[in-house]
Amino acid sequence: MATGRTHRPATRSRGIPEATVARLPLYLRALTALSERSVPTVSSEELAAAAGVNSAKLRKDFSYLGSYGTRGVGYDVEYLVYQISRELGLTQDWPVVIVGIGNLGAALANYGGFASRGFRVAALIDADPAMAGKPVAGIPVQHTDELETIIRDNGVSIGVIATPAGAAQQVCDRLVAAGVTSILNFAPTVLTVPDGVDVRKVDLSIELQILAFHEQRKAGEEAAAGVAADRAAGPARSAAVAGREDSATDQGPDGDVPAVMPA
Ligand SMILES: NC(=O)c1ccc[n+]([C@@H]2O[C@H](COP(=O)([O-])OP(=O)(O)OC[C@H]3O[C@@H](n4cnc5c(N)ncnc54)[C@H](O)[C@@H]3O)[C@@H](O)[C@H]2O)c1
Repeated sequence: MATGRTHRPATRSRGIPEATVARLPLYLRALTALSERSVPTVSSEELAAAAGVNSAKLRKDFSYLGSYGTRGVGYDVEYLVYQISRELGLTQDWPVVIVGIGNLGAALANYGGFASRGFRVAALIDADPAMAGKPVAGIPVQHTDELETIIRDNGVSIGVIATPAGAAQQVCDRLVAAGVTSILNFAPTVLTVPDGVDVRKVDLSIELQILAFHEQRKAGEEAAAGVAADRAAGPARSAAVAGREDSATDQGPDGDVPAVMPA
């Protein structure tokens, strides 16, 4: 689900393109599902379909890892899980802190998917003194006064920001000054960070807006296809359709009002 950009060149120093890095978690998710079903090998086509990626792209991506599979057999699932996990840095434990323990921060703290992927929630931090000491997902919330000490003592390099937008930059600055070099930002604001700090932004409303754009386009295409089919059906039908198109209500056959009318 994660969207956004890291402040990095398109190709990482080890020669793996950023677009390939962005697809590695998709392969890993599909491979983990196969591994859980004890599937020993998988073809590039099967894995590409499971990951929702084109198979030629998958083979190219895996060539960056030095993984070419065996003709007629495919890829060894367990080995590929290991290779991708190693490439993504998931063979080590990553302590993360979540700052801003409101609705979203608490939901993130309760999400079991972090720990199972090697991300341990080391601390939950909030500015509200009334929350200090209260357990969320079994972890007592700590006050922002302790932020620097928490980061240092736990060797935290990844911070998650779930504060209101107005507080996010200041929280980000404190995290970075304390040694955090990767930030996952849920607040709807653009963060400014120094070189060497990666920021990824998650914004579900942006995802919904992109879906709305596609929905609108699909509706337009369907309506246009309907008109083209009507025209192809002959002059009498076209006249009937023209009458309908000119109607004041612009209603569809079921009495609904299409969001996008054909041009
Ligand atoms: N990215 C997404 O898809 C998405 C979805 C939902 C919410 N959000 C955003 O996430 C943020 C949190 O939303 P919410 O519904 O949990 O809000 P919320 O009001 O329930 O929680 C915000 C928490 O942040 C704390 N806080 C405020 N200033 C702080 C600071 N300086 N340091 C530490 N903690 C501080 C507050 O005490 C509160 O507990 C908002 O910015 C919201 O817009 C993003």
